[in-house]
Amino acid sequence: MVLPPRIPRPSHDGSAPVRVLTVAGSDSGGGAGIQADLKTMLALGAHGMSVITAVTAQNSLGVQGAWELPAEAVRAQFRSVADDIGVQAVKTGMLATAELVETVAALLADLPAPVVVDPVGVSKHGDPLLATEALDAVRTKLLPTATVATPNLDEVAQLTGVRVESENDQRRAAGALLGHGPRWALIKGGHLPGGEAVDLLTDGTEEHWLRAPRHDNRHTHGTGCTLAAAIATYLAGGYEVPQAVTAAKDYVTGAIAAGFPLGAGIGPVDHGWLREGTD
Ligand SMILES: Nc1ncnc2c1ncn2[C@@H]1O[C@H](COP(=O)(O)OP(=O)(O)O)[C@@H](O)[C@H]1O
Ligand SMILES: Cc1ncc(COP(=O)(O)OP(=O)(O)O)c(N)n1
Repeated sequence: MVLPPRIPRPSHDGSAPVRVLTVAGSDSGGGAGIQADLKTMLALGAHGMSVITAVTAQNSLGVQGAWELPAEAVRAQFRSVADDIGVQAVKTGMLATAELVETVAALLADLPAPVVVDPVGVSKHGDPLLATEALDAVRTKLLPTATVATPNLDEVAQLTGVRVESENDQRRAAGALLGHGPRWALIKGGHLPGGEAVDLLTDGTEEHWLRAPRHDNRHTHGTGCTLAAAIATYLAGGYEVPQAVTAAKDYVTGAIAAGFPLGAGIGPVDHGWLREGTD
């Protein structure tokens, strides 16, 4: 297992830690969403902050209910942290509705910090986390704010119409996604068959193929959230995009290898694997 780097922590000399913000939904089961993001940020050495967009009743079997917050509550949370504490990178996840997508995109457009957009559409169990009517706002408002956009295969098909079944399709999907304005596209191949989990990162000029052994572990709840939150954390720590994504891939690969059963269904990845691996 490749051990990803940790962001250096302040040494109690009065300096502030690296600060990362997640704008996402709450997963009551603790494996995905806000909870996954904050655990990832802590594991990698950063101070995590949250803007909650929606609350889900969720466990290892699926999503039993979802309630979005008013746009005003999302704006207020964002201003509270951005105007006082300061944000060095942002990750967006579940945004639920077109109104919240537009609200968040407007807030990000004025923020001088890198943005990782995980265009969350449905959960692993097939539960919808984004209204279909919101797809257009994701394309036209949210993707242009992204430093990196990180769709899985279903999400990139919904956003671009490109169905991915091969590495060559990943390249075509990335090109189509870049047409909507993110600086980099990361097309995650987690749902492709094969002995490796292969993701393509490209800005249209450089191509980075990120390959990791596929772990035969059904406890993979939260993989996409964890990867995107780790990328944001490394960007906040000053890494360039290819280095941030490579380190984040190493972190999520270790977390998937250590994923554990909880409840009767799909358990979470282990956000704490790095600490245990190096203590
Ligand atoms: N079984 C697995 N073994 C190793 N890596 C995986 C596995 N499943 C997914 N990944 C990786 O996890 C990350 C998240 O991808 P994916 O699961 O496709 O996202 P999402 O949760 O959005 O569907 C990607 O880097 C992908 O390659
Ligand atoms: C509240 C919330 N946000 C996002 C997701 C999807 O998370 P993801 O990391 O893609 O993991 P899976 O659900 O696919 O396992 C979620 N479930 N809940």
